[in-house]
Amino acid sequence: MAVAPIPFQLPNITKFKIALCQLSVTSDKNQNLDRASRSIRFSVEQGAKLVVLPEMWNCPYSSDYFAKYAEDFDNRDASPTWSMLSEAACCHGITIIGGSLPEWDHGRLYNTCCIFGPDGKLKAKHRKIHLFDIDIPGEISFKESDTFTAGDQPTIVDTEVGRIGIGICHDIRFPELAALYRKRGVDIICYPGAFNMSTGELLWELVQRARAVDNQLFVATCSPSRNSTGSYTIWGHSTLVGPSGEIIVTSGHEETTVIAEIDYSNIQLQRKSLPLDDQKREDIYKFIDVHELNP
Ligand SMILES: NC(=O)CC(=O)C(=O)O
Repeated sequence: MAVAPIPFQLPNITKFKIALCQLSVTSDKNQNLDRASRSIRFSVEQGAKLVVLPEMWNCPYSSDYFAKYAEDFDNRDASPTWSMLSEAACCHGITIIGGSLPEWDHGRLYNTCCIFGPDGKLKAKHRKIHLFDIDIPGEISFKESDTFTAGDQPTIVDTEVGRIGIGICHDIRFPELAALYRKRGVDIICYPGAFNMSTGELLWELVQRARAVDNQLFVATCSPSRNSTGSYTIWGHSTLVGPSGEIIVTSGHEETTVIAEIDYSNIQLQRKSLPLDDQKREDIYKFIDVHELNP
């Protein structure tokens, strides 16, 4: 039997500012931490209550670097990135979606997003579920599964700024994950990401708007800025999309901090004018069998 979606409830906070920190990432980890810390401070000065960082921002997006830059989050004293994020969240009293970082756990590497609350405590951890393996001859070949182990849990976290679902980059291509979040009452899905020059132009904006409009919720993405040196050239264009698929704000490919206002009453409005939940025909979808369609 299909599980009924949780009806939309306006969170305590309806309007707030979100910041997308599109950071330039170098091979100098300390410099990356410093840049992130300054961008978070700037976001707070602009009034942001929710700050999102990019996929792989303390480490270049390259299989040669992931293991070298990885940190063990259970050993906090040896995890400068963890400490910086936790302190920043606590000292500014904000929620931080900590982009993604290479994480060591019992000899395995994960592509992991840590979410910190305004008390500086870890609220949740999302390990990238769908690893990015791609091979377009003559264009790009990249295999995350050579180095990373895939996560096996969706991540929904209740924060001061609403119920947030987390995905990391390639996770955005899988509508089932976003639909699950929608069913569980998520207000905004945050996807730290790092699309590249082969996938970015055609797909980056398209998939964000698709996830937002299908599920009538907010979608926020945050990418590193474009690097022109490494073998993997980042697309950039961090974006916030609203519940009717409209782009609220987007950036270019350069380093920048994007600030925008989120108004959750737009979810209510959109779902009232187009009540997709009431119109869904789960009774029909569940009876359609591949053999019936292709005898
Ligand atoms: N980092 C990624 O998962 C990249 C990706 O999905 C892409 O299309 O590029």
